[in-house]
Amino acid sequence: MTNVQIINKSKHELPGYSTEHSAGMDLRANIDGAIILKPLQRVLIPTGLFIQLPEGHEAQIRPRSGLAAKFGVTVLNTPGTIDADYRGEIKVILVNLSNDDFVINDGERICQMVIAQYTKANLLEVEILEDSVRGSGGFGHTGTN
Ligand SMILES: O=c1ccn([C@H]2C[C@H](O)[C@@H](COP(=O)(O)OP(=O)(O)OP(=O)(O)O)O2)c(=O)[nH]1
Ligand SMILES: [Mg+2]
Repeated sequence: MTNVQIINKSKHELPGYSTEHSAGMDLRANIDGAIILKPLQRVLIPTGLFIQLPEGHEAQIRPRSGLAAKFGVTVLNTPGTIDADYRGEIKVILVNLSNDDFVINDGERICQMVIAQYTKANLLEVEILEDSVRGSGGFGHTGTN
């Protein structure tokens, strides 16, 4: 468990984990009424939430699989990154990849937020990299089955 300070300026309750081992907590849209998202349209949805993460942590904004599978609605920049030094409102970029309009209602759970640790890299510039079995093979080079 990691302590994360949060200011809730939304009309809704604090987000929480739905089950004991849920990795993410669902975030709700904090909007007036509803927004209609047309096919291929994207929208920046406010949450009314402001967090302060401990150093070495990020919050990832990820899609909800139910919205993706049933309605073709996903987080465009997934995983969105909330930096530890960000003090602004968490906003969510949703896109409608279906052929039908999608209605986002105030209070609807639109994405999930996963708190994660990261490490920072100290880049060491060199001339040669160590050999490996894979070498420069990638992008399907091991086959498809
Ligand atoms: O889905 C997102 C992604 C980002 N942010 C906020 C928090 C994050 O710390 C900040 C910057 O995000 P990012 O680095 O992804 O965006 P950028 O386009 O590189 O903007 P900047 O130049 O401000 O870093 O925007 C959100 O509220 N929602
Ligand atoms: Mg950035």
